[in-house]
Amino acid sequence: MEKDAKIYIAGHRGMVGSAIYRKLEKEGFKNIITRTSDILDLRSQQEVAAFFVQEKPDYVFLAAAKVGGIVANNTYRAEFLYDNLQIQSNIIHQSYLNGVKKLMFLGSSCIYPKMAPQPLKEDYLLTGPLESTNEPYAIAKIAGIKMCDAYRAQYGCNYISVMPTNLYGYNDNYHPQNSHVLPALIKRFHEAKQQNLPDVTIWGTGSPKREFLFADDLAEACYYLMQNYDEEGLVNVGTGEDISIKDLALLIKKIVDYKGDINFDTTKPDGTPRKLMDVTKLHNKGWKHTIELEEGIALAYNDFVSKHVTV
Ligand SMILES: NC(=O)C1=CN([C@@H]2O[C@H](COP(=O)(O)OP(=O)(O)OC[C@H]3O[C@@H](n4cnc5c(N)ncnc54)[C@H](OP(=O)(O)O)[C@@H]3O)[C@@H](O)[C@H]2O)C=CC1
Ligand SMILES: C[C@H]1O[C@H](OP(=O)(O)OP(=O)(O)OC[C@H]2O[C@@H](n3cnc4c(=O)[nH]c(N)nc43)[C@H](O)[C@@H]2O)[C@@H](O)[C@@H](O)C1=O
Repeated sequence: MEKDAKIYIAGHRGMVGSAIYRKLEKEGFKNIITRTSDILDLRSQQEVAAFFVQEKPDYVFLAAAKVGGIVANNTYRAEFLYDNLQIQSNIIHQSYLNGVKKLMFLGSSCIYPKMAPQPLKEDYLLTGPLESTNEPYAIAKIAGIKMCDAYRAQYGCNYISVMPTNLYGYNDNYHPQNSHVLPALIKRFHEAKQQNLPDVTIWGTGSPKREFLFADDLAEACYYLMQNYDEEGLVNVGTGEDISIKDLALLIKKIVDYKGDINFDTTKPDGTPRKLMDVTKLHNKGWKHTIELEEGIALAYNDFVSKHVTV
C-alpha cells in the first residue's frame, strides 16, 4: 500500500478495526477513511453503493461485522447470519464495482468443523459439520471466503481472507451476556473483587480449550499480510497455543488479584471442545505474534480499568 493511498477501514470503532487504524497511523498512512454505523449502515446496499462511488477507496480492511460470544451467537442467530451476509456482500461487491486494488476479509476460527483434527489447518474448511452455537455466523464467514475467491477467479480481484483465532484487547466488548469469555471474565473478576464477593461463576465446564491473540498483534498481521500475501483461500492468524477455560479463569483471577473461589455453571454451553489454529502457513509467510497471553490480559485489564467500562 502506498503511503498516500486511500484506505477504508470498515468497523474502525471496533476492537479489531481500531487496532488496524492505530497500526496504519503509526506507519504514516494519512488518507484513512471511516464511517460509523449510525452514518453508514453497511447492511444497506444503497448506502454502501453511494459511499463507494463517492469515496473510491484504493484498499479495504473489512473489519465490520455482527460479533459476539457463544451466547450472543446462539441467541441472535438470524442477525448473525443476515447482518454478516449483507455487510460483507455489499462491501465486497462495491469494492469490485469501484476498482478497489486489494481487500482483506476477516473471518474467524469458527468456520472449521466442530470435530476437525487439531491443530486446524486451512484445508479443513468444509470437511465436516459446524458447531451449532455459532453455525449462522460461521456460514456467513464461509460465504465471505468463497465470495473473495469467486471475485478473484471471475474478475481477477485481489481479495484475501484472514481467519483470526479468538481475540481480546483494547476497545473490547464487556457486555455481561453478549461478550466473549476473556472480557467477560475480566469484568466479572474485577467486580467480584470490588464488591468482596465470595465466588465467581464461569460458564460451562471449564474444559474447552481456546487460543487467544491480542488485537494489536492481529492488526500487525493484517498489515503484514496486506503487503505480502495475495492468495486465494484463507490464512490462519493465531499464536499456535491454547489454554483451557478453567486455566484462563485462574490466570485472569491472578492478574485481577481476586482472592475468592471459582465455580462452574454447566447449564451454559461449552461450544467447540477445542479450536487451535495451525499457524504454519502464517509463519512460513514471515509473521509471528509478539504479545503473550499473560502480558496481553494485563494490558486489556488496565484498559478496562482506565475506561471504567459500564454496560
Ligand atoms: N472478537 C473476536 O474474538 C474475533 C473477531 N473476529 C472478526 O474480526 C472482525 C472485527 O471484530 P471485532 O472488532 O471484535 O468486533 P466489534 O464488535 O468490536 O466491532 C465491529 C464493528 O463493526 C461495525 N458494524 C457492525 N454492524 C455494522 C453495520 N450494520 N453497519 C456499519 N458498521 C457495522 C461496528 O461499527 P460501529 O462501532 O460504528 O457501530 C463495529 O465497530 C469481525 O469480522 C469479526 O468477525 C474474528 C475472530 C475473533
Ligand atoms: C471468537 C468466537 O467466539 C464464539 O465462540 P467461542 O470460542 O465459544 O467464544 P466465547 O468466548 O463466547 O466462549 C469460549 C468458552 O468460554 C466459556 N465461558 C466461560 N465463561 C464465559 C463467559 O462469561 N462468557 C463467555 N462468552 N464465555 C464463557 C464458554 O462457555 C466457551 O466454552 C463464537 O460464537 C464465534 O463468534 C467466534 O468466532
